[in-house]
Amino acid sequence: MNILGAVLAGGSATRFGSDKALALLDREPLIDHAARSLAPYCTTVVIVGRDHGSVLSIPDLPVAGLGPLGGIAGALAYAADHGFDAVLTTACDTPFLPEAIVPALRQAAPAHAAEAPTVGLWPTRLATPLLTHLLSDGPRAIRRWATSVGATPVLPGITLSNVNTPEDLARLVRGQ
Ligand SMILES: Nc1nc2c(ncn2[C@@H]2O[C@H](COP(=O)(O)OP(=O)(O)OP(=O)(O)O)[C@@H](O)[C@H]2O)c(=O)[nH]1
Repeated sequence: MNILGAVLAGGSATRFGSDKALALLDREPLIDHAARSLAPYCTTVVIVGRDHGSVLSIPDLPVAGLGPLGGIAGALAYAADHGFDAVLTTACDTPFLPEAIVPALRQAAPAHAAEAPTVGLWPTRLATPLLTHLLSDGPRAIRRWATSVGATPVLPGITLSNVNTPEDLARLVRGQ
């Protein structure tokens, strides 16, 4: 399967208080950890919703600032235009993926991590005008859209390393 990896990175990090995508864990920005976590499963990895060095960046759809689903819509449109079968998404504040998650997503696709819908495997056929149209009314929750397209929440109870606050990052640094 030709999979596009997409790191959703257009958030404002209000709770973190500074640019959390660039916050360091083991001397490396969180966004680089996230991109690396996708790489083994993907032909290409892109960043959605911001520029990041030499990594290919693509825009949200239909416009920036509509939340993570706008990033998924942008990634799906790019995947459709470039012949990918599916998009594997994660968040720039999720530096690692548990080993079991991608096999579970592949088996159930369309599917997302039950605990974090930003981590999902979305077949390219979901790149419909309907999604863009839905978003043209403003931000929409990923979970509601995921349910409407028949996505399966996988591995309930598996916690993802999600950084929302400086305290979350401090816990990860301590290895907790
Ligand atoms: N591409 C894209 N990604 C987004 C957008 N909004 C949030 N994200 C990403 O989605 C993931 C989860 O975002 P949240 O933690 O809910 O939001 P946040 O803006 O990063 O942080 P808060 O302001 O504290 O809620 C993060 O990786 C964000 O960068 C958006 O509008 N576009």
